[in-house]
Amino acid sequence: MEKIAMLGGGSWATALTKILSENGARVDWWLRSKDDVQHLLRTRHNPRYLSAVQFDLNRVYPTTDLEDAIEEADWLVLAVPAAFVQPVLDKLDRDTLKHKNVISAIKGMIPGKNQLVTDYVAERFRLPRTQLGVIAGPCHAEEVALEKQSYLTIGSPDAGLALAFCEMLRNRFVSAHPATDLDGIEYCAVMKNIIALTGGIAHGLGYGDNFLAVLVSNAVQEIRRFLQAINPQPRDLSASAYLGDLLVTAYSQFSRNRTFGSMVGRGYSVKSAQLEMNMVAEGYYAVKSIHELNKKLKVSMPITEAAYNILYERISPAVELEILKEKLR
Ligand SMILES: NC(=O)C1=CN([C@@H]2O[C@H](COP(=O)(O)OP(=O)(O)OC[C@H]3O[C@@H](n4cnc5c(N)ncnc54)[C@H](O)[C@@H]3O)[C@@H](O)[C@H]2O)C=CC1
Ligand SMILES: O=C(CO)COP(=O)(O)O
Repeated sequence: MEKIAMLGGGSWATALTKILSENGARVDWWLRSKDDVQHLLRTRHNPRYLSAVQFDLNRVYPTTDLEDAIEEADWLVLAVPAAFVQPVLDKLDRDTLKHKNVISAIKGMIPGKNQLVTDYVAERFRLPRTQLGVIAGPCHAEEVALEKQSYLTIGSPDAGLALAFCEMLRNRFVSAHPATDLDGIEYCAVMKNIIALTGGIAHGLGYGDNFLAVLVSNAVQEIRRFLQAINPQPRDLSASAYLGDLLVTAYSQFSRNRTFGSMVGRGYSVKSAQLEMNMVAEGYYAVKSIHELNKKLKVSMPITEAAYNILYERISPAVELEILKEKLR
């Protein structure tokens, strides 16, 4: 039996725990909240996210004890928002993860450090990149809960590791495929959130589908330029791990980043939009990280800069979108 430690109590951790445990793995599930763990043990449901999903407690072991959750696991799956990775993992001894594979399900960067999650894990725990992977692809937790057909890509420089994790995920409604472009996939997953957020702002301001289609087309070019500058290598951005993820986030009713952006476009402050959502829009933090990384790279990134000006320089969304409008083709 595969032994997995799942870190995070949010919707993605809940969806992944469902997939992995129903496929027969043992999942030691670390959640921050004692109340949520108690609720899970009593009712077999996560009270806060995807609460219709029922877990088999012979395979799923909820706990608030991080070291306990990790101790026996062969695989660690990180599914806390990027902002909490450091506070959570820095509690662990540097050797704790020595013989474990670490898979990041996170689509965000370590704030302040502006580092990919897998780069941070490799550095902090002195792990070779062949023990690391990412879960990517267009996949909303809500649709996993409804068992709708979904596709995931596991990116890792170790093809064997990627394939092994794909096999743990595949089921009646989940297809999973391996890929080797760990960095490209991880950066793209971060950047698509910025695009969805900006698309949401435009939507909140009253721009329509015609504009969104042009924004997304320009976004593909912006992402390509950035990836070429930060991690140049041949990659097919039309693959679902890149373009598919961008499309689902930009268009889906379930998108956190689009919803957050739409609130900002309608006049909510960042704080009030965050409070109302009860979910994390990674794009808000990603804008700052990518903006800071780009100070050195100097890639042309009009969409990211528009989002940065709105969210961090407090420039009016309407004014910034007027400027962006002139730059799109
Ligand atoms: N929800 C989805 O459909 C998908 C989410 N992801 C990624 O998964 C990651 C987790 O996002 P979601 O599960 O959507 O989160 P969420 O928005 O559903 O829930 C927020 C989570 O943040 C946790 N949290 C809040 N404060 C915390 C703290 N101080 N320390 C640790 N955790 C804290 C909450 O307990 C909760 O687990 C993100 O990087 C997201 O981009 C990736 C693919 C799909
Ligand atoms: O990355 C995701 C789905 O692939 C989730 O992010 P959003 O909720 O912003 O779409």
